[in-house]
Amino acid sequence: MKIAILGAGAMGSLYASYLAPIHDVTLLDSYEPQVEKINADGITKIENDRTETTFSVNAVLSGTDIGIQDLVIVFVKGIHTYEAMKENLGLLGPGTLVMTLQNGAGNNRDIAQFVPKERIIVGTSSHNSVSMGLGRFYHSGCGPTNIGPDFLCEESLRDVKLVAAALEESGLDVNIMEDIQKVLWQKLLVNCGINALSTLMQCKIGEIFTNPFLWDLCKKIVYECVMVAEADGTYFDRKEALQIVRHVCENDAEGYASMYQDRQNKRITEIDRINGVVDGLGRDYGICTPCNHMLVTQIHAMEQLYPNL
Ligand SMILES: NC(=O)C1=CN([C@@H]2O[C@H](COP(=O)(O)OP(=O)(O)OC[C@H]3O[C@@H](n4cnc5c(N)ncnc54)[C@H](OP(=O)(O)O)[C@@H]3O)[C@@H](O)[C@H]2O)C=CC1
Ligand SMILES: CC(C)(CO)C(=O)C(=O)O
Repeated sequence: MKIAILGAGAMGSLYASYLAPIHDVTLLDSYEPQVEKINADGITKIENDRTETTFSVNAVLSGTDIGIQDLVIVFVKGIHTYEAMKENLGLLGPGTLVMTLQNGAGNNRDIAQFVPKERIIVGTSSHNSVSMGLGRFYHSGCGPTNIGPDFLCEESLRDVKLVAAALEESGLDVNIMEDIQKVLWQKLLVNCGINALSTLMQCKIGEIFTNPFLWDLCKKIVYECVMVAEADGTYFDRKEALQIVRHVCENDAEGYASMYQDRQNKRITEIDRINGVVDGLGRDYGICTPCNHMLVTQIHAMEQLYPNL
């Protein structure tokens, strides 16, 4: 399969490391030194046992004409989805599928401005990947990739199965979900509970569970998300929701959340698409979400303080 990955960061590189040995993969990124480094030395994956493996992958600057692809995987931060798609319209032919495994809400809407909904695949990744400098990343946690059609019909389900087979061939563990909404909410409440807290505390993902003060805060954040999810039509038992978040804390214990990596690189975060979405929906449904609201405010304050950090 001809596959283009938008964003050669932590997750784009991780998925490229699985896909490139089997498929025709190109990474597209807006940061020239990253593209040059990948072309010169490949991408190096560091596993939990510290073993390092280097993979050879083609990389080009975003916007370069590499022709029509079978599949485009979007792995830029949510705030860059629209611009990354717009820069790379040349990748899209009448049969091209576009898949987003990004965190937060709204990426499918940005993609739908350029691609018919039936050709968009949405999903979640349970992997954790931490950027370790140009062309290097630490793969701290593994887990399934859950995918489903953005718009369910016979044709879109057939396409999802095709993509699932291509990912599985590369060693990824894939679940196909006809109704992906619950899985998307599940990931949103995980990100709401972990990302902003670990960014503000500058701690590893595992510490959100092992530190009793942080776990207490995390529970309050997640309970607000559960109420908003239910009002939005997706029910979670509170214990079930906490169990899901706890599992991620344990599975990715040694890793760092993508938002914390944004803080380290002084980049604008995805907060408005994560806790900000829950806070906004809470307002729409008349549900108070003070913890999520506070996190949104604190993360924006942190972003404004970057010049002093
Ligand atoms: N890291 C993780 O463990 C996980 C992350 N995710 C989600 O995956 C997505 C990607 O995250 P992650 O890999 O951590 O992010 P990174 O910031 O590591 O990677 C994103 C890359 O995209 C590049 N980029 C920005 N704009 C463009 C553009 N217009 N065209 C092409 N490339 C562009 C960035 O360059 P520059 O740095 O110059 O902006 C950066 O290299 C996010 O939605 C995140 O929430 C999901 C699960 C786990
Ligand atoms: C679940 C978690 C925290 C782990 O990778 C994540 O999705 C992220 O870092 O954004």
